[in-house]
Amino acid sequence: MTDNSRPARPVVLGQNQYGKAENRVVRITREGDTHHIKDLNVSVALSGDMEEVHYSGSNANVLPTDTTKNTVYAFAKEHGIESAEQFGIHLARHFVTSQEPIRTARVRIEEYAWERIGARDDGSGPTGAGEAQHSFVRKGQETRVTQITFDGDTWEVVSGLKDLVVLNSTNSEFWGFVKDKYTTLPEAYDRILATQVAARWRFNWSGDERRTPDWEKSYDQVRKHLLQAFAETYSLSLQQTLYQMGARIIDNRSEIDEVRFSLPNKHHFLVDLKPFGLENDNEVYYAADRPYGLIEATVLRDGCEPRIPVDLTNL
Ligand SMILES: O=c1[nH]c(=O)c2[nH]c(=O)[nH]c2[nH]1
Repeated sequence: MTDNSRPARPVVLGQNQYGKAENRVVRITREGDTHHIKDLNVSVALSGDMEEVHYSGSNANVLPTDTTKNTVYAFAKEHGIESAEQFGIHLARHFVTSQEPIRTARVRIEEYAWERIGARDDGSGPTGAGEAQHSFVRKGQETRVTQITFDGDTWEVVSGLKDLVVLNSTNSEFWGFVKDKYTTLPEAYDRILATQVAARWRFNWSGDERRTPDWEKSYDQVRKHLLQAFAETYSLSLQQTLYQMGARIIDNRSEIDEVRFSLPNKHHFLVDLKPFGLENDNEVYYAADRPYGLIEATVLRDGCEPRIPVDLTNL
C-alpha cells in the first residue's frame, strides 16, 4: 500500500515545533490612580501530531500561529499577569488541553522590569510620597526569563536571568594555575572580578496547585542570594564564586533543585602607565570586551538529575 501523503523517498520528518515567537505584551493593571505594569516577550512553541502538514500540506491539525498570538493577548486581559511563570503555565495548559493534536507546549518568556519614577532605591515598600503612580523608568539591569514545558502530564519550569552585570573591585585573586610554555598570565593577588550573569534554575514543582511556589518571591530571593554570594565570596577563581552562588541558592530555596550558570569573565587588565612615568597602583584598568574566559557549570541538590541544557544560549 502506498501512502500518497508521504513522499516515497528515504526521508523522514524529525523533531518539529511551531508557534508565534516574541509576542510583546504589556499589561497595565489599574488600582484607582495607581497603575501596575507587566512587560513580557512571550514565545510559544507547540508540537504533537504535525506530520501531515509537513508531508502533504494538510492544515487540519494546525492551530494557526496567529491564534497563539491572539491567545497571549486575550489571556493577558482575561487572567492578568501575576508572574511570568503563572502566565506561562496558564498558556501551556490551555494549548495542550484544548487542542487534541497538540501534545507539548513550550512557553518562553522574557520579562522587562520597570520601576516607578521616584521610587525608593531599594524598590520595596508601598507607593509613597514622591513615587509616581503611572510613570515608570525601565530598569537597566537584568532580564528575567522563564520557560514552561507541559506535555499533558509532566511540568517543567525553568526560570532565570540574563545580563546581570556585577563587579567586585577587590577580594579576588587568581594564582597557582598550571603554567606551560605558552603561559604569560601574571598571578593576581588583588584583581577586579566582573561578570555578566546568565543563570537558569529548575523548580521541583510537579504541577500540584497546592504546592505552587510564590514565583515573584522566589525570583527576588534567588536574585538576592546570588548577588549576596557574589559580593561575600572571597574569590580565588570565578569557578569558586560560581559554585558559591549556586550553593547559596540550593541551600536557601527548597523549591529549586538545579542551577546552571554561564559566566563570562569580564577581564579588567591593569594598564601599563610606566611609559608616562606614572605608577599604576591597582587604579587604572583596561576593560576588555573580548576574548573573555567563559566559566559554565551546574550546581545541583545532591541526588537530583541535571536537566537544564548545557548551552544556555539555546534556552
Ligand atoms: O577566575 C578565573 N578562572 C580561570 O580559569 C581563569 N583563566 C584565566 O586566564 N583567568 C582566569 N580567572
